[in-house]
Amino acid sequence: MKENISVGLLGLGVVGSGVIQIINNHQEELVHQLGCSVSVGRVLVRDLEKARKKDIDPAVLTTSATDVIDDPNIDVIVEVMGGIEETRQYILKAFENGKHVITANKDLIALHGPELEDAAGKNNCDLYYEASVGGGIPLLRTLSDGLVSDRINQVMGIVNGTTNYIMTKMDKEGMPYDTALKQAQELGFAEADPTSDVEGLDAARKMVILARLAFLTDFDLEDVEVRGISNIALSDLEYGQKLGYVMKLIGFASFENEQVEVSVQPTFLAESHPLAGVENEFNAVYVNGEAVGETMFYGPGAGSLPTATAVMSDVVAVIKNMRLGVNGRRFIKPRFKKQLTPPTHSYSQYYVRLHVKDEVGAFANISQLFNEIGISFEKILQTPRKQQQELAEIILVTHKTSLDKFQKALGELENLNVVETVKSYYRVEGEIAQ
Ligand SMILES: NC(=O)C1=CN([C@@H]2O[C@H](COP(=O)(O)OP(=O)(O)OC[C@H]3O[C@@H](n4cnc5c(N)ncnc54)[C@H](OP(=O)(O)O)[C@@H]3O)[C@@H](O)[C@H]2O)C=CC1
Ligand SMILES: N[C@@H](CC=O)C(=O)O
Repeated sequence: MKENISVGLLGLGVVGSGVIQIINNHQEELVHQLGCSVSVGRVLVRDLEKARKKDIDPAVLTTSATDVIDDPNIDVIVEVMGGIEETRQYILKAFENGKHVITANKDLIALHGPELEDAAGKNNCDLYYEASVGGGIPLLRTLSDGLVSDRINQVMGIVNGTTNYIMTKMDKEGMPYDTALKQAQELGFAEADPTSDVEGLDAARKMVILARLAFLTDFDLEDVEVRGISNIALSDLEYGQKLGYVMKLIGFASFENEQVEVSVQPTFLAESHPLAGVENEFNAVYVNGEAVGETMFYGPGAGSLPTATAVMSDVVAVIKNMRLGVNGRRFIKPRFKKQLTPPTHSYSQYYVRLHVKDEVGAFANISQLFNEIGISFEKILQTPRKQQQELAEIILVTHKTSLDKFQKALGELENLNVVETVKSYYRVEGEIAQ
C-alpha cells in the first residue's frame, strides 16, 4: 500500500474548497483511519486568475482536464465541477485510466448513473456519490449498507437545501422570494443555475438516485412528477398556517407490489409532522423499511464543509477498498423492472384554493361535484368577499383520495359556472404515511 494517496480534483468551487480544507485540516484523522496520508495532486478550474483561498497551492491548478485525469500519480478523481456531458466524458476517461471516481454531481448520476457504474466495474474502479443526495447526511451509504437486507417501501423527505431555505425565510420572516433566493446563492447552497433548485429538478434528480438504491429498480428522471416552488403565493402559506400546515418541497418515493411512484412537489405538512420543523438549508429524509420500520435522517443538505464531508467519506471508502484490493466489486444492479404506479393506486389528501363568484351558492355546487366523484372534505375555509366586485375564496382540504379522482375533480371544477378560477392545489400530508 502506498504511503500517500494523491487525489485529483475536477472543480474548486464551494464543494471543492471544502474538500481541500478537510484534507488539510483533518490529515491526522485520515492517517489514523487509513494508515497513509491523503494529498491533492492537481486541480482543474476554469479561471486561473480567480481569487482562491490561501490553503490552495496555485501550482496545482490547471485549466486542462487531462493534466488531472492522465496524471499517473493520481489515484482518485473527485469530480465537483458540475455539468453533464463534458463531465461524463472526463469520468469515463478516468475509469479507462484505472482511476476511482467520487462525484457530488446528482445531475450526472440521475441521468447516466447506470452507464457510469458499468464503466467503473469493467475497469475495476470504484464510483461513489454520497454527496449527491442530502449534502452532509450519510444517506446513500445507509441505504446500500445499513439497510441493505431490508425491503424499503417508502422514502420521503426534504432533499433540496436552497428551496427549504427560501420557504423557511418566506414562511417565518415574510421575506420576499427573490431576497431569500439571493441569500441561498450567496451562502453557496444553490446550483450554478438555481432554476434547477426552484423548479424542483435538483430534488427530482436526488429522488431518482434514492429510488434506485432504496427499491433496486431502474428508474428515470422522466418518470418523476415534478413541481417547483417559484409560483407559490404567500397567501397559500398563510391559509396553510390557518389550517395547521407548513409547506415544504417534498420528494416522495414509494414501492408497493413492485410498482414505483416518485414525485417532487410543494406539499402541506401537518405542523406535527416530523418534517415540518426542518428549516433553512437542512434536509431530512424519512425511510420506511419492512423490517426496520420508520427511520429518519437529518442534517445540512448543502454547503461547503457538510458536502465535502460526504465526499471525503467516499475518498476513505475508496482507499480502504484499495487496501483490501476490492475496488470495482460493488454490485449495483436493478432487481425489479420499472413499473409505474397508476393514478388509480396513488393516494393522498389535497388542498385546493378556489376563487368563486358567490361563496354561499358556490359551496353547494362544489360540494356536490366532489361528492359525485367520491371525494369528501376534511377541512373547509371560506373567506367572504368584502366588497361587491371582489371574489370570495373557498379553501378545501380533501380526505385521502386517488390521484385519478382528484384530477377528474380539478378538470370539472374549471367548468363549473360558480368557480372563477382554481387558484392553486397542493398535496397534503396529515401524518407520516404508513
Ligand atoms: N454547493 C453545494 O452545497 C452542493 C453542490 N453539489 C454538487 O457539487 C458540484 C459542485 O458544486 P459547487 O461546488 O457548488 O459548484 P461551484 O460553481 O461553486 O464550483 C464549480 C467549480 O468547477 C469549476 N468548473 C466548472 N466548470 C468547469 C469547466 N468546464 N472546466 C473547468 N472547471 C470548471 C469552476 O472553476 P472556477 O473556480 O475557475 O470558476 C469551480 O471551481 C455540482 O455538481 C453540485 O450539484 C452537491 C451537493 C451540495
Ligand atoms: N443546490 C443543492 C445543493 C446540494 O445538493 C441544494 O440546495 O440542495
